[in-house]
Amino acid sequence: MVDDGAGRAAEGRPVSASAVPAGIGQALKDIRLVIFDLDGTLVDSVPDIAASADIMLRQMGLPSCGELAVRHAIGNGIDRLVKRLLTGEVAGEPEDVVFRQALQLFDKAYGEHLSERSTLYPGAHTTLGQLRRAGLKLCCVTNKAERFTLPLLAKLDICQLFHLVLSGDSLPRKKPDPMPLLHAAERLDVPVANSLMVGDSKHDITAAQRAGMLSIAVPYGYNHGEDIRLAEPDLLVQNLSELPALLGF
Ligand SMILES: O=C(O)COP(=O)(O)O
Ligand SMILES: [Mg+2]
Repeated sequence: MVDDGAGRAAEGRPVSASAVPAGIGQALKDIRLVIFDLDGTLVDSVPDIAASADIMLRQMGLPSCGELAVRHAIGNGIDRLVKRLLTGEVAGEPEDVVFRQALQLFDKAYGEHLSERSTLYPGAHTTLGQLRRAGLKLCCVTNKAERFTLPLLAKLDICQLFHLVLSGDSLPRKKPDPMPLLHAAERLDVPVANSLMVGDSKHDITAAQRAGMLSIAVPYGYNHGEDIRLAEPDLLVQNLSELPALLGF
């Protein structure tokens, strides 16, 4: 995390892209690896996840949950999402046999409805292309399970833009643990100090802070209904298309 004493650290709050503190501005110009979160940052995946959740809940004889509940439940991977939907609690633990059945039903439904209504956010495709052409290393680090991540990236035609894709089950630990971010930097041979995490959730920002990486947040995604600024990202952008200029391109 860059701590220049002029912006986030001194004020105790993040700054908007229109007022980038000098220290952060310079650090951004030295970035060589950009790690993107997927759900809520690059792609609005809630419509398909919510539809699949409703199919699962109906088959389990439970009431449907609706898109808002799903928006708030996303962020810690598929297993936790299903557990939250079954129990209505953030850290709820349903009976194992019930969970296993629900997970199987959700998997089938989401596998069949993975990319019917999921769309890239404005600026996502263009920005990835611009950064790639500028010579930056690009990585996607998501808590989504790999069996869904790879087909979704392919369907959205952005898979080929990443040098590396790490899903929630690719490594022993996922965000907010820094492990996937540190793994990406090491695999792509870029120092942590030259790496940046871009995400919509406190788990992305916390993972970056624990890894010692700079973080940029977007406010439009899924963060359990909380204001992402509370996670203290180094910077907030309204649209991914602001990134190339911030990175000096
Ligand atoms: O699957 C989730 O819970 C969240 O996925 P994300 O890490 O791409 O936001
Ligand atoms: Mg996300």
